[in-house]
Amino acid sequence: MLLLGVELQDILRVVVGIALGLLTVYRRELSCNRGYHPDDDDDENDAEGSRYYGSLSERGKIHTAEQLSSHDGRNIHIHSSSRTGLIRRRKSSSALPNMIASVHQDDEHHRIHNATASSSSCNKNNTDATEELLESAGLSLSGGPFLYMFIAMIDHLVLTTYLSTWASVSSVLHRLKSKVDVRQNSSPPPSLHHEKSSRLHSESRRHDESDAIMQQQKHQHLYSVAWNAATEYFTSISAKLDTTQQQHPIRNHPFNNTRHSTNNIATPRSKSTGNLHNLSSDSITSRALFREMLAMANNGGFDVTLLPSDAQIVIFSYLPPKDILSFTCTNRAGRCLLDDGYEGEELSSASSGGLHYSKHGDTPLLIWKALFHRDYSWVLTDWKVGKDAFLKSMNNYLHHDDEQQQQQQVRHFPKSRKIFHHLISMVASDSTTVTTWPTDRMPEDASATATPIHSLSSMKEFYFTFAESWLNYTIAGCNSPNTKCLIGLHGHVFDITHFVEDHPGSTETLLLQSGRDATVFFESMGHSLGARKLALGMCVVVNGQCIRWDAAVNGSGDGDLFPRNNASGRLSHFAPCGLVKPTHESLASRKDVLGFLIPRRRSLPRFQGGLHRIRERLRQEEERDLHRAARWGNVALGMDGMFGGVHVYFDPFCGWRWWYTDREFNVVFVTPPRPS
Ligand code: HEM
Repeated sequence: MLLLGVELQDILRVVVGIALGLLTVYRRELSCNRGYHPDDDDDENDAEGSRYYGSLSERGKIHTAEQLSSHDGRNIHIHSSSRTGLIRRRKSSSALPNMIASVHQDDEHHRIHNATASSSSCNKNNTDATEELLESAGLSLSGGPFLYMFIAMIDHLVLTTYLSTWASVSSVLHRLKSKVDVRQNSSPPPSLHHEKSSRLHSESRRHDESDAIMQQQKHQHLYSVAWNAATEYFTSISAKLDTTQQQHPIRNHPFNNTRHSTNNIATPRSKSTGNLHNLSSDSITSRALFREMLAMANNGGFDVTLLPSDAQIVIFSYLPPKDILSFTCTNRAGRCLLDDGYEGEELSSASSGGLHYSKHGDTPLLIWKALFHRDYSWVLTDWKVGKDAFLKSMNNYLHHDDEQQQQQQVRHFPKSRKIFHHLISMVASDSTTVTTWPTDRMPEDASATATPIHSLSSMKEFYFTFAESWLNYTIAGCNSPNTKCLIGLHGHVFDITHFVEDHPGSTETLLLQSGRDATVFFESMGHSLGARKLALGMCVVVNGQCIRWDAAVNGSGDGDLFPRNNASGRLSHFAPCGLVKPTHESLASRKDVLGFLIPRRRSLPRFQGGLHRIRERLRQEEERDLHRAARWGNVALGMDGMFGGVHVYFDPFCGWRWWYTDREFNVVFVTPPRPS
């Protein structure tokens, strides 16, 4: 070690530094967890007891599970939907090429494989979760400090090794030289000898001094290394905040209808979401605003929580959800203001500096409602497929007659009625929907008495649950080449209606996977770059969370990827944290910007932002429902009764639903029977 120029003292310093760093991260993580797991005892009551509901799809038939199971009691091979989807994102390792030959068999194997694999992937998910969580909180603590520390240590090692080696080599050379000199003048006169020895003595003293100086320099270097590592890390964070270089896609605000052109830099996120580049968080406007607000919250002189409710809603609707979550973590008042599921106790006058942070009424709910309106609601109001899905939900709701379950919901989640009312009235009151909305089907005219049939604990929770489940929810059952055939890939939706027949990998293969997220299957086949380019032209909904913005911006040279051209006249603003309606021109012009929508090469599905807890909950529920659906399909339909298996999806308004394709290729939606 000494040879390498590192002393025990140095090592101790580094170890202490790392330990302190770890402690800091651990403490931040704890505070994050506290921020995101307000009430972990949310026993999920997904609505599984609805009996009957009408399908809005032309081809759709409606049966209750009980009805169907009584039709056919044969005990044949189980079919179940494969474990793909928005909710579970995992690399498939099954032998998919065999799938075409024995579709049902493999589908089931795949499901079972994934079900067993889920526990092993759990650990990884948990690791990702922490990172995800920290990242969501905007803390940028995904190992950043340690990377810098590591680089600094390497730097230190290399430099000190070089210095000490050089020093020892030069001193050895010097001593050799002096010995040679001494030998050459072996019998010098005494005066000369004395002169010589004193010169040697002074030289060796000089050497000792220079050694001491070098030692000192080494120590200083170590300090400067640590200092540089720390400053570099913090500079990188502040650089992120001050980013001013690149163009950001133009963004409109739903409240004031003004366009905000913002500049931006493409900052890759951490490894856990490697493909995800959420530039919205880095946009100057939102970042500056965010910093202002943090300063306000921290200096105590002026508090954003004291602003009028309207102003708060407007302010927060400029921010991406990630920043809002960060703000939630800053202090209790922030959390009180932004987390509508959090029943924060009032702060005492002493701890709040004389101010009473009373409950903020409906403001937190309205803030998340505004965010939902900004990021997601258009798919339910402006997009035909989404509209149909929403109407289907309302039908489910209307035909649900389990009063007990509804009462239970209200008892467990006192705010659920209000949330449901807000959601229904927001979507239903949209002009484009009203025209198609059957008046007799309006759930109690979206009045406040409408009671939800599945858990709606908070609007914030709904926001993130919708973000996770919208894809499988909206395109469920869209697997017909005659009417509509949609497929989900990497978080986006693709209309493959006119392509199915020409698919080189057979029509059946594609039909089997359509109507849901098929990323895992798509990637398992190792599609070529050409296939990925081809898919680009079929994209109908872009998920802003699952785009590589840097590829898009760098490749195209301009930020305005998807100009607003909404048919409804509504603002189709560029919403990097939500869903975007692309135009054919915008997609066609980006055909060569490879990798921004669909990764260039085989890759894991792209994650979108969101709370890990919600994702994990949905994953577990999906797994449970898949098992139940497979068992039910086996008993009720048998192997010949359906094509592909029973698929499940989460309806954000009504809970888990099932569907399958029968042998005549009609889509059948099934109300899951109540668990016994
Ligand atoms: C928009 C979606 C899709 C497009 C545009 C597409 C396009 C293509 C293309 C162009 C090929 C020829 C080989 C290549 O160039 O890679 C191909 C092959 C194939 N595709 Fe797809 N595909 C899509 C989705 C899917 C999905 C979801 C599956 C599900 C399993 C699938 C299964 C296959 C199979 C099995 C092959 C044959 C592979 C082979 O022969 O090696 N495709 N696809």
